[in-house]
Amino acid sequence: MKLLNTINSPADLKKLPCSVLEELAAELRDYIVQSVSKTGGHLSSNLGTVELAIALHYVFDTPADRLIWDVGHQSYAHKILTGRRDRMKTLRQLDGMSGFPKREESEYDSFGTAHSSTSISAALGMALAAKLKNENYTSIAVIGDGAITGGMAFEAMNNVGIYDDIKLLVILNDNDMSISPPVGALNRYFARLMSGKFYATAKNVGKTVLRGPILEIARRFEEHAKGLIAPATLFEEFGFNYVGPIDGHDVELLVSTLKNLKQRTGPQFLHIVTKKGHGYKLAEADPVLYHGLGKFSPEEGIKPPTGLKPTYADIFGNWLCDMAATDSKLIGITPAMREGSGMVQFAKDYPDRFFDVGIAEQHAVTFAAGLACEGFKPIVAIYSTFLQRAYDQLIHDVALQNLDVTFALDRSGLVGADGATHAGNYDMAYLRCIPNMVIMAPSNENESRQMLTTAFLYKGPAAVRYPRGAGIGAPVEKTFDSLPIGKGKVLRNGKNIAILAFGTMVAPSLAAGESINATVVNMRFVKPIDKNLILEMAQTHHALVTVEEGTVSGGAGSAVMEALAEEKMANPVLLLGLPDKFIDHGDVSQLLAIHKLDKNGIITSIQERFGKSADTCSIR
Ligand SMILES: Cc1ncc(C[n+]2csc(CCOP(=O)(O)OP(=O)(O)O)c2C)c(N)n1
Ligand SMILES: CC(=O)[C@@H](O)[C@H](O)COP(=O)(O)O
Ligand SMILES: [Mg+2]
Repeated sequence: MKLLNTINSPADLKKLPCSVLEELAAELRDYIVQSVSKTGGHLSSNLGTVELAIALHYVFDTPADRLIWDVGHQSYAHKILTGRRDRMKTLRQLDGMSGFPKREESEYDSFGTAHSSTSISAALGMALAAKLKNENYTSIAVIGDGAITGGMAFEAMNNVGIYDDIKLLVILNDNDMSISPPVGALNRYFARLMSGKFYATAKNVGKTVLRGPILEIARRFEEHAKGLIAPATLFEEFGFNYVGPIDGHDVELLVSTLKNLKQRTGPQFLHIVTKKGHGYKLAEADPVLYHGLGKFSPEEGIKPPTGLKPTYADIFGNWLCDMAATDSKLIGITPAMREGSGMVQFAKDYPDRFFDVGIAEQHAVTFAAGLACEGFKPIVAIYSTFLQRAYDQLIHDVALQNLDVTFALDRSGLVGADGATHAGNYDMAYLRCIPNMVIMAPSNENESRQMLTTAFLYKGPAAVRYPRGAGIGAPVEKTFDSLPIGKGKVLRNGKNIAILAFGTMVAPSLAAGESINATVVNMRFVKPIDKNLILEMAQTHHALVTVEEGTVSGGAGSAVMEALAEEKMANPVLLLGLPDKFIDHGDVSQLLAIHKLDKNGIITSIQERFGKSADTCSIR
């Protein structure tokens, strides 16, 4: 690492001659592989942006020039070059460095990202701010061929097109991959652009001479060539000056092209072509597997997991295939998360009923609504955090029309290494205020399957919110049992205190209840909440404790409070859940312990509030 070791900031990078940047890229790539192998993280995407990160920091004056990485899962090289090399060993761990750009982490992280397709909007905001402030910095958005399919990117480009005097550069990092292979007409369009060899050659001629007065000639040549041999690209129609496609792994070419673009005013669009996983054979061969991963051996690669409990996504995927076999109206929809959502087998078995709509959550939900109108039974498999994108579609297009759409809400609650941006902490709060919604939270894998069946059979919008990863290891029956809507289940009878637990919090609550002899209820439904059972608990216990893996602000515990208030019940209630703040990355078990949502934490909170002995507690 003789070059990389000398670089602690972009200023150090700028001291190097351009001729050694390729060598630096090799060192940086190796550093990323070694480092991610020890921490886990997003690998394939980061290996594809090494040359780009070097060239950007080499040519532009960051942080004065604003650099935004869309999604941000490809920003490790950028982090390393901007003084965070040593922090890579803490990547995505408790109190460690975030896996995404974060404004509070570094002045070089101009904008926090993680949910896709935001970069062009933010860059346009910054570019117009520069104009308003009379400053001359350039705002740069780096966006992938997956992320650019998101609606926001188009909204932003539509807006960009009306400004011809801003310093804005959009770089399309086209690796012909989303997490899975990319889908849609835009992807086909990129392939056509790439095959327009003559056009690219014409561009390359322009590229080599872009300086001084010759720049103008080159521009004219470019215009002439475009007019003659190729229609304007989509991006030119949007008002950009389009350059490319060029090889995104040729660092010297990137440097010279960026130098040219830096001189220009008006929206610029650079199309670069890269390979996901570039330079690490295993990731190149299987970029999907190496997209996001845990620790691994760089020499041997990822080993197939053995003897692991099935994840909730697996439970969903199995149920989906089983249910699809019994009901030809079932449709499975994913907004670009086929693997994470456990839909690989379903996609293989039922290609005509599987729809990957791209990174397009809003479209996914309204598309499902359309299918439901025509008598199909769509299931939208979506991460809790990404459903936030489609909130109005959920309300206006699905719930308001009481359409029969099932939401398989994965990654609910804490997600661990991805941190605050991806945490599914809000769904109980944001869903339960929507009329017509049914919301369930399973306490184990078998109940998850039962709830999926219940949601699917229910004639209206219903969500099953389940967590990332494996559950408690409950055996799963291959049947299609459904549950009575809005009914909880008493798991143990105790004295004085009734713990009303939701979803993942049932297991630690039960363990806590056994220690302090409290009644424990598996509430099962967040909506409709089991009011009768709540009243019964209030009448037979001094105090109620609600426990949920979600924000306490407006969450399931609040639903219990509302039920009590409606019936004028004045029992003391302790609401346990996640606090009203964003929770950073860390192991889920660490985070649950910190927020007192494990067995001991629940006991401590109850005893702090109600006294040491639950049997004889004095209710304060
Ligand atoms: C709104 C939103 N939906 C889904 C995701 C999950 N996601 C993260 S990266 C990714 C693929 C991005 O593809 P691309 O932009 O081409 O980047 P690449 O991984 O190819 O480098 C997806 C679907 C997300 N981060 N945000
Ligand atoms: C960057 C991004 O949004 C995804 O890659 C996400 O990190 C996947 O999360 P899971 O690992 O939970 O599928
Ligand atoms: Mg891509």
